[in-house]
Amino acid sequence: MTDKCILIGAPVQDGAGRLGCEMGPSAYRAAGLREALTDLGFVVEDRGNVAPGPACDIVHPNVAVHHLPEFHAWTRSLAEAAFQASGEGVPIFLGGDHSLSAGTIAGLSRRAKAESREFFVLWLDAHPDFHTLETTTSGNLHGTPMAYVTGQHGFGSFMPPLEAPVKPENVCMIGLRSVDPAERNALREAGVLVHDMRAVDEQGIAPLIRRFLERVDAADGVLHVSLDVDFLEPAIAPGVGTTVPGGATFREAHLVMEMLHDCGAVRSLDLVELNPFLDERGRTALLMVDLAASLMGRRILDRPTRSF
Ligand SMILES: NC(=[NH2+])NCCC[C@H](N)C(=O)O
Ligand SMILES: [Mn+2]
Ligand SMILES: [Mn+2]
Repeated sequence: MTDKCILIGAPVQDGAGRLGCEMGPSAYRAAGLREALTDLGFVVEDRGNVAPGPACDIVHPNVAVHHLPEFHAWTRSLAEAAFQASGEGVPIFLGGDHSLSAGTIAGLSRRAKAESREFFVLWLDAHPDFHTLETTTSGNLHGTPMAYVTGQHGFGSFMPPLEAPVKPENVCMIGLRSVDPAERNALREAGVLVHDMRAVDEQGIAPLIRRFLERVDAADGVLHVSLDVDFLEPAIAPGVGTTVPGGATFREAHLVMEMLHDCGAVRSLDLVELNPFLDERGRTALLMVDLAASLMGRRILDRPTRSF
């Protein structure tokens, strides 16, 4: 990893079913993200918040779909911001609902391709967000970014073209416990590596992560981590609009972050779905900052590096 972290606010909320994620970037700043990274020895540059690109008129025949022009506009500007920043340091995207990952991952994957590196995504979420514009029934576009970035059917004429679609087999999802029927089929057909909470319960989270990191390592790949607040157990992370009981515990979440740091392959991070309006005195924002710090190298005792 480089010694520079680049904070990029992505105050996107149109992809969610309720308002509030727009306040996410401010909450991370108030919770001390910059200070936590500075304490770890990083040079931190806060680039402020990204603005959406110019709006265009697009209408999809699925009448449930809402805010598609905004999704398009955010995806364009975030892809550009991600491509630029990933050439200069480790970008950390402060969300914003999960639709922002359509842009960040598109740009990061383009960067990896430009550097001839194999690109991997670790998706930590209660949901796979693998709907297409046709299959979503809620119409909330934060349920679609993973289908878009892996080049699933039907986005072509409605969304910016992808320069470097992500290989579905290079995506690992952990923490799933709310998967819609259409997503279940699509995930299987696409060949995404998925681990639901039952797998975590039966096998433990460390072996699941370790197996994936070994693949990333064998390919000398670069890894992007997309962390949705609802990956976590709602009792410890109430500040999110789509809580699902039975999420990752405090210890499991920190262990994943520590293992990610030790693997040395993480180049970028999305912190998504924080809704400060639903939070309790900032505790979810503070937990997300602590998890980001663990991923960036905060640890309890000294350990040898690259020991996943
Ligand atoms: N990023 C999220 N919180 N996604 C939740 C998606 C929930 C549901 N699958 C939907 O499409 O509406
Ligand atoms: Mn999500
Ligand atoms: Mn989710």
